[in-house]
Amino acid sequence: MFIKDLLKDKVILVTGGRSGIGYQIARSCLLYGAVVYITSRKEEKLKAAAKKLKELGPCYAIAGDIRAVEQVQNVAEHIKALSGRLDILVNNAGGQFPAPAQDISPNGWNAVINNNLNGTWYMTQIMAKEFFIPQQSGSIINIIANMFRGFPGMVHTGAARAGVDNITKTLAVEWSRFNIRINAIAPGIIQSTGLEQYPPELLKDVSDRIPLKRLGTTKEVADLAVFLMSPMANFITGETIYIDGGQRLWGDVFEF
Ligand SMILES: CCCCCCC/C=C/C(=O)SCCNC(=O)CCNC(=O)[C@H](O)C(C)(C)COP(=O)(O)OP(=O)(O)OC[C@H]1O[C@@H](n2cnc3c(N)ncnc32)[C@H](O)[C@@H]1OP(=O)(O)O
Ligand SMILES: NC(=O)C1=CN([C@@H]2O[C@H](COP(=O)(O)OP(=O)(O)OC[C@H]3O[C@@H](n4cnc5c(N)ncnc54)[C@H](OP(=O)(O)O)[C@@H]3O)[C@@H](O)[C@H]2O)C=CC1
Repeated sequence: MFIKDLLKDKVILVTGGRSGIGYQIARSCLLYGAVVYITSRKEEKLKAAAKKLKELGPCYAIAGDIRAVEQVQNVAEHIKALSGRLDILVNNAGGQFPAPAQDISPNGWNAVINNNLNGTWYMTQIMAKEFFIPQQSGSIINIIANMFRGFPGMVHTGAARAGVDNITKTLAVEWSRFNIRINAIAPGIIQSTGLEQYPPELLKDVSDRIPLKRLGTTKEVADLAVFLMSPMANFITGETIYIDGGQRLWGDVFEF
């Protein structure tokens, strides 16, 4: 798709890189010549993913929960010790559960806000302070979700992702003085491991609600991430790109 050495020797951290979209982004980064770190909570699964990815290039696993500041700091310290720098951060880790808004417990609300808003923020701020600001250069990509028309059935994640969308715009301006670019990708419905938690009856016929009449692929999201982190996007910052087959613009919003 792109030239072979597009990301040669770039040091890249992909959160949630052990599965689905994050795994495919890590894979693509390696194919284009980068040194890749992946992080997630489940250490065994994370290590297994890194072992497979290592066949393509230098890939390291550092277990951690993005919701725990000290664990995020630990990820930064490991990267510093091994590579001495970080060029690109992909905030992909996240998730939620479908539930009617009136039934979400305070704990359930906080779990999703912590995962998708606070966790992304801790990662962003710590990696910027440890690497991007001192280096006077960096690129951040936030994977959010299609909440263009709200997110009926998942109000907690809609609120959290809207927060990250605004962080993206705010920091694009505030951190431009440090030569940091920050963009977001808002996937629609992507065929990936993440969909396994949704009831099959909900996923049935879902393609018909998408103008392009199919789900997206993890490869399509990864290609967009590679473009945004590459020099081809050097003048793009503060942007959220929807990759949803046109879903945000047409038809019913799915509802649980
Ligand atoms: C038509 C199809 C539509 C598809 C739309 C697709 C759009 C988006 C797709 C994706 O994002 S795919 C990727 C999804 N991947 C994941 O979601 C995986 C990660 N998810 C999680 O880890 C959880 O969802 C989580 C909530 C963030 C887990 O957090 P935590 O480990 O802290 O949870 P717990 O300690 O178990 O529970 C905390 C709290 O949350 C309540 N809760 C958790 N799961 C559910 C649930 N399924 N239903 C209702 N409530 C849930 C749990 O009960 C706890 O609250 P209390 O009971 O203590 O009050
Ligand atoms: N697939 C889709 O249709 C869509 C996905 N998205 C978003 O894209 C991202 C990737 O989704 P997808 O690949 O499909 O789903 P997955 O469930 O496969 O990926 C989620 C990844 O995040 C990691 N993760 C979750 N919570 C944490 C945490 N607190 N700390 C560290 N790592 C964590 C998980 O690993 P571990 O369990 O080991 O921690 C896992 O590797 C998610 O943010 C998702 O919400 C958005 C819109 C649509």
